[in-house]
Amino acid sequence: MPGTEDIQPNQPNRDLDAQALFYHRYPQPGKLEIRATKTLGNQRDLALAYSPGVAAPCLEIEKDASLAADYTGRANLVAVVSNGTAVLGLGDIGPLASKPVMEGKAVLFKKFANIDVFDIEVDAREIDRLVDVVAALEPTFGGINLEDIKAPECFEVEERLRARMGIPVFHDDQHGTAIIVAAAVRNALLLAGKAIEDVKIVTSGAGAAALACLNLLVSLGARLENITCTDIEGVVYKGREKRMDRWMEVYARDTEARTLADVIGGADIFLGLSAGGILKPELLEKMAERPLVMALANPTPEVMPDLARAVRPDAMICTGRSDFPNQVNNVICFPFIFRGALDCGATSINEEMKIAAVDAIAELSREEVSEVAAKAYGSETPVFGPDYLIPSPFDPRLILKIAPAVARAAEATGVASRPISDWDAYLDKLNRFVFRSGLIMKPVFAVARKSGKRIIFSDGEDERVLRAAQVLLEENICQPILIGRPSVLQTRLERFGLRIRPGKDFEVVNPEDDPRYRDYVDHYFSKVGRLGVNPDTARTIVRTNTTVIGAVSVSRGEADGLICGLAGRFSRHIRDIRHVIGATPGVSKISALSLLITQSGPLFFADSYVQEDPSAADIAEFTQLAAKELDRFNIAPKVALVSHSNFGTGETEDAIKLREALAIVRQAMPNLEIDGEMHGDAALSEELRSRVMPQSTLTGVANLLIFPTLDAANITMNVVKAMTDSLHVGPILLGTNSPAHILTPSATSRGVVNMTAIAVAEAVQKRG
Ligand SMILES: NC(=O)C1=CN([C@@H]2O[C@H](COP(=O)(O)OP(=O)(O)OC[C@H]3O[C@@H](n4cnc5c(N)ncnc54)[C@H](OP(=O)(O)O)[C@@H]3O)[C@@H](O)[C@H]2O)C=CC1
Ligand SMILES: CC(=O)C(=O)O
Ligand SMILES: [Mg+2]
Repeated sequence: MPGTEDIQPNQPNRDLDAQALFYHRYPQPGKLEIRATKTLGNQRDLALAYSPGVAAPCLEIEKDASLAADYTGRANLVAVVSNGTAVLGLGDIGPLASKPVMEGKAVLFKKFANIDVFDIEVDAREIDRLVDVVAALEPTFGGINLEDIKAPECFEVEERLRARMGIPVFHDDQHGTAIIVAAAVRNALLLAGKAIEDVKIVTSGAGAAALACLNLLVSLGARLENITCTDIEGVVYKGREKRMDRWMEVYARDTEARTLADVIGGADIFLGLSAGGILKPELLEKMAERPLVMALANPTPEVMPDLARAVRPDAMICTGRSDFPNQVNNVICFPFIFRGALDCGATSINEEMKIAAVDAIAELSREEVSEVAAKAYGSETPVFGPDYLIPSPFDPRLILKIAPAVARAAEATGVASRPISDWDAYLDKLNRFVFRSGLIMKPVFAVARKSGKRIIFSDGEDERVLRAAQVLLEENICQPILIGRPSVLQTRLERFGLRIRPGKDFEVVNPEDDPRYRDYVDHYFSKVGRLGVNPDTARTIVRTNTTVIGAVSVSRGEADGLICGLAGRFSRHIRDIRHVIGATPGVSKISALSLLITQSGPLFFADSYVQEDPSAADIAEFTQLAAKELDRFNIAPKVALVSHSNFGTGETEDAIKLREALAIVRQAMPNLEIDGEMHGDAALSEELRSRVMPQSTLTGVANLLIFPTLDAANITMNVVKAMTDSLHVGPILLGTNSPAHILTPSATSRGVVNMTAIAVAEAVQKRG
């Protein structure tokens, strides 16, 4: 995090600047490109996408304008429009120079809410011209986000466009900023024990952002007589003539005070939406107890947080930047408020929708922090308090809370032209966007939920397990049993701001002191006494190896499944699972299946973790187990045995092994759709298969790839994962006598939840 020695007002941070220039220039200029969502691979596609086929949707839309939402991308397309007259705190730098900011807003819309954006920089300073240009764009867009247009022109531009256009028009610097400021104010006042009706507010800036923030704070209870605005001319007072307009006039005070220094005494809130470095730290000394200092000018705040903190250790400090705590920036609002508005076809964004967004953001900050948000804040896990008044923009819960709240408010106030008919499906869709694992994991969670199964976690003290345990309890997926020292569990839960408590909400197995210790040693020794382990070693292992403790617990029937592996080597965990839990009767070897959730669908790989060089019989065995495992995800298996050889083009041992495995599987499961050996690309392309191996019985795209060796499977899986930015679920151990899974050390808490749900679903299937 930079300190003031790195970044001073008006002194550019040259290192960051150089990196930013490189970032914008390479590997291709700018931050955006347009991608087609439909294939255009042949003459037929051309006839559909373009002439003559395209005439059909045109004529449908001509008859019924609302069908544009069905046949074009309009309903998910927003224009980010600027004339470049108030670009961040850089001022009137013009429309062309504003383009990097507008491209940036487009990226944020896409990243945080999957909304497509065209950035539109307009060379139009005059209100009439700007309004005419934007109003004429209505056929293209589902919404208009006005950006960085200076006050007072921005007020009239927005007012007139809202009156003329039948789609949401939202000046982000006004309302996006006001919503997030209001949420931060609400939470800060809660911490300071102050009421909004009583607090004294002083602004630096009386432009677009500052006035909109004040308007919203007033509608939430702030009193006009408690508010003083200052700008480049000083205090906004009654009778002032220079640089006044009717929007500022609302806040003009009957006062003799003329400067910020004259009015900041006793202020509870400093709201800076003006320019970098204009607040002298010593002025903060005059503010009231536990003040809220919002230095929101970008890129350089009105006062750097460390300077402010040095003068006022009791202050709650916010900036607009991502490199300090409490980033009060409209990015926490605009993607999500538009998501909700577009999803219900809102014709405008009204006050009720804005208040719904304020409530959702403010409440979210007071809930425990998600793992993703914790990461966005660095190594410290934020807990609601002075340094965590509002969520990080990376908090995935923002879209889940704000968008539905906004859509509901739109419907309640009659501005939704396409009201959401199935709320469960809508929430599911948002969830899927956030957690790409959502859709495919759904059947697994459905089986797991409310089954009451007990799952034991070897890495109970790990933060990811603690976070997962809370989710598992909240979502009623299992009864977690955590192996760990109770005092450590308690301390960590408190540090991470989690609600669940050991002994009360979940059972604990304390490896240092558990009354069952002797029984566990006896049980373990009965399993490994003939595998080179003597009684003394067995005692030490049961005291120190939490995977063994978990496995013994499962083997004794005290837990229904085991989750381990966040620390230590895979080979050691699998050894312990083999020794204590063992393979299902009738299965000769345990194996592993990996699932990648790619943009184009799920793809399974076997054996990606366990058997180094399986025989044909081994491959046939894990192919059948894997194919049955796909049932758990409601996926009909299409199996390809993949090789360097395509139907006999190679005669290596591995190719022959796959051919033999195919014969065994076909005999055992005659109805399974399976073929091979074949190239990886042939497995994934029916078109290619039909050309080079027309006799193949496999149809469509294979979803389960079977490899001849561990290396081939694991290397391919990891390369595909990295190249397609896919989500890995697994490894899913196949053929264990009771559910047991070994997580990879890089697993997230979401990964822990997913693997636990799989273990629970397996336990339900095995034991009912
Ligand atoms: N964190 C966030 O989410 C957001 C931050 N901002 C930041 O707020 C600032 C203002 O943006 P916006 O309202 O859109 O722009 P406007 O141009 O509409 O308003 C700027 C205001 O700041 C005043 N001002 C400018 N320089 C000074 C100064 N040296 N001392 C005192 N007042 C000054 C202007 O006064 P005058 O008109 O008399 O020149 C005007 O009142 C920018 O720095 C911007 O980056 C804006 C939106 C969101
Ligand atoms: C954040 C933003 O919109 C601004 O600084 O203008
Ligand atoms: Mg802006």
